[in-house]
Amino acid sequence: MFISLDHIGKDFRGKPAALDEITLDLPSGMIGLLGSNGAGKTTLMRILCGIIQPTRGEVFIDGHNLAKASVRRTLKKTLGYLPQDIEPYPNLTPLEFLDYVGVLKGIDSKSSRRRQATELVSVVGLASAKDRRIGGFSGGMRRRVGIAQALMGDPKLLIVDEPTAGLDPEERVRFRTLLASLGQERTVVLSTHILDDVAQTCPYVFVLRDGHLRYDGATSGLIGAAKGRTWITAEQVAPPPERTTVVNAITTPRGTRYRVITDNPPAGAVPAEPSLEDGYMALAMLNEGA
Ligand SMILES: Nc1ncnc2c1ncn2[C@@H]1O[C@H](COP(=O)(O)OP(=O)(O)OP(=O)(O)O)[C@@H](O)[C@H]1O
Repeated sequence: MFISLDHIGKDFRGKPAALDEITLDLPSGMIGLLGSNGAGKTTLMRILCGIIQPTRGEVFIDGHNLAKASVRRTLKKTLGYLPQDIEPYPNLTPLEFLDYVGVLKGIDSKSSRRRQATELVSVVGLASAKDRRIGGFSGGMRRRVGIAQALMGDPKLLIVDEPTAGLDPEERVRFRTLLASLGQERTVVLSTHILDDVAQTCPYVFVLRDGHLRYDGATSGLIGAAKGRTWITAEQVAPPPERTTVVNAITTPRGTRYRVITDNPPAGAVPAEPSLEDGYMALAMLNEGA
């Protein structure tokens, strides 16, 4: 599936543009979507899903303009969306809930819905709980029901908003492994604040900031933004040195070591191999002209 955004803008009344001049071609596979709170990620995902319309610009899915209602109707069948705040009905079992979602997605045959639902509870690791009520599930299990509902109809495009927020580390790793396997056969847009999830699963990433596109390209390229700029200060330095962006601080009995992004390393600092978090912070620093 080929997705192209052409000069997308979105205004909400009385506010600065939530999105402005977003022009982007999405490759297939796993794509990370990063950005601070209010950057416009959810707005962009809702536009991609055809839930809301952009104020300016156009979205093309396989060359078809999403502004047309007929294209949005077709998209609904090939799209899976896992919103941030999904709460599957607590009184239903996963199979019942997936059957209901199948009806909403226009899968008319009951046997086809049943077959897909049964397959999907297995894919997301809920086979042994398929006849239990969702109300008794843990947060991680509910997320898995959420991803299963997004996969009803075998969508070619899967859009997931903060899917691992609030999960314990083990469940998070399981969940992102599941997403990565899904990304082998389809386009998956993963919006998250957890940079490690993107670093581990997404070869491609784009970054929004205040509604503007600040980066799109290889994840390794974003990490590269911090190359030669990532330093670990000597232990005695406190407070953090000036003209640096602090990524983290480790305090020991002898003092604090800061991991910083800077073009002017303080005396005694040693260079460090950058991570995606460093690249993301370096991009923010470059954008601010720090
Ligand atoms: N329905 C709406 N009505 C008015 N303003 C909105 C609406 N939806 C989003 N906005 C505004 O658009 C901007 C972008 O919001 P959006 O939810 O897309 O950001 P986000 O990157 O998803 O943030 P977060 O990481 O906090 O979820 C914000 O200023 C927000 O207040």
